[in-house]
Amino acid sequence: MSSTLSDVFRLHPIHIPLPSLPNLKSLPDSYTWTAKDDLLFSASASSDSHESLPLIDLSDPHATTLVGNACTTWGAFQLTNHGVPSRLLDDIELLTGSLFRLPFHRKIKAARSENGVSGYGVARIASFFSKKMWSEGFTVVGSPLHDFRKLWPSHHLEYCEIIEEYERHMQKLAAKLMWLALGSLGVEENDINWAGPNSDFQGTQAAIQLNHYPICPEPDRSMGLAAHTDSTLLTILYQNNTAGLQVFRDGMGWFTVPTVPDSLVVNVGDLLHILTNGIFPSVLHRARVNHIRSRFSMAYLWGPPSDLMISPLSRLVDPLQSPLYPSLTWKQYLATKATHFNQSLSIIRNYMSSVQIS
Ligand SMILES: C=C1C[C@]23C[C@@]1(O)CC[C@H]2[C@@]12CCC[C@@](C)(C(=O)O1)[C@H]2[C@@H]3C(=O)O
Ligand SMILES: O=C(O)CCC(=O)C(=O)O
Ligand SMILES: [Fe+2]
Repeated sequence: MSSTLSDVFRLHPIHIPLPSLPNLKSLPDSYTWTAKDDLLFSASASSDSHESLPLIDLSDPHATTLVGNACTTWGAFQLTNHGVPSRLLDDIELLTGSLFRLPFHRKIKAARSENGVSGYGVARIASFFSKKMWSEGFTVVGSPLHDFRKLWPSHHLEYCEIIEEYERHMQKLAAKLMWLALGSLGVEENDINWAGPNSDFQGTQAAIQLNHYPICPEPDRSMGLAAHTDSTLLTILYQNNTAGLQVFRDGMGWFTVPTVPDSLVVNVGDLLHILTNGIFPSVLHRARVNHIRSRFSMAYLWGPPSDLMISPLSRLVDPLQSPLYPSLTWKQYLATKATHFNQSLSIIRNYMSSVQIS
């Protein structure tokens, strides 16, 4: 599994400088963002908006409808009563804190290589922006054993166990959410043959992205993680008790996602947008920083087997129309994203209409 997702980046090497977060009282120009660097930089939702990201209790008898509505309108929601043990959320947060608190010379022992996927570094999207982001990250794809041994020579096994347990719970939750979300559209288990004999999506793949946003001297002029959609089916995010995640609603602007103890944020990713033939939007989101407390987030980025062809579900395509998107694999989509970033969906959609015209 790890080799296949990593293959994508072997073919798309990018040079991203490692984080060098300055310990300063004011923000250097290289970290100062304006609307020139990101068109939506200042598009905050009006403070009198009565809308907020849906908060869904997974044990609610109407969970299917609630999840379906949230995916159709926001492309995201917050989730409680999800069944992931609170102790495990504490453990993954402790692991993340312990990793980023290591001195820089230790962290770079596990630096992500230019054409690799796992390890320590800035987010891959950094290469699309001229300004630097106020964050550092660590990506886990496949076993973290090799990297963790370099970070914690005597404690790596405990940390590997936490990652494994976290992955197990997240995979199970992702599969459950996938059926709820698609079930709300009338999709049935036999519509997705790659869900496996038990319909539990065994064989799917994932990356875990750990993010750290240190205290920042001028948060209003800086950016923790720039606006992006995830290239996934679903992303499940745990944020510590410091807010910073914002989600975008077209025509409304940015909404800050409040911290709710033990809750998880679920994002629709680009592949679920494709699978639903555009019915669920993939949510544009970003992370802001603050000058009081540092922030950690832990994202589980879930996708299909990387060589499996994904195409809009025929049940969701109007029989009189063509699908909006062509079939493609996760690997192919990640390669498109590595070149075209936030334009990727419109590029493959336009490709589809040009093929239909010719
Ligand atoms: C599976 C993946 C999604 C991701 C690229 C990756 O191969 C591993 C890291 C992921 C991540 C996490 C932070 C935000 C993001 C946009 C990035 O730069 O790296 C996502 C990528 C994605 O969803 O496209
Ligand atoms: O830190 C956050 O809240 C967002 C992280 C994120 O979007 C990601 O890792 O893909
Ligand atoms: Fe994201």
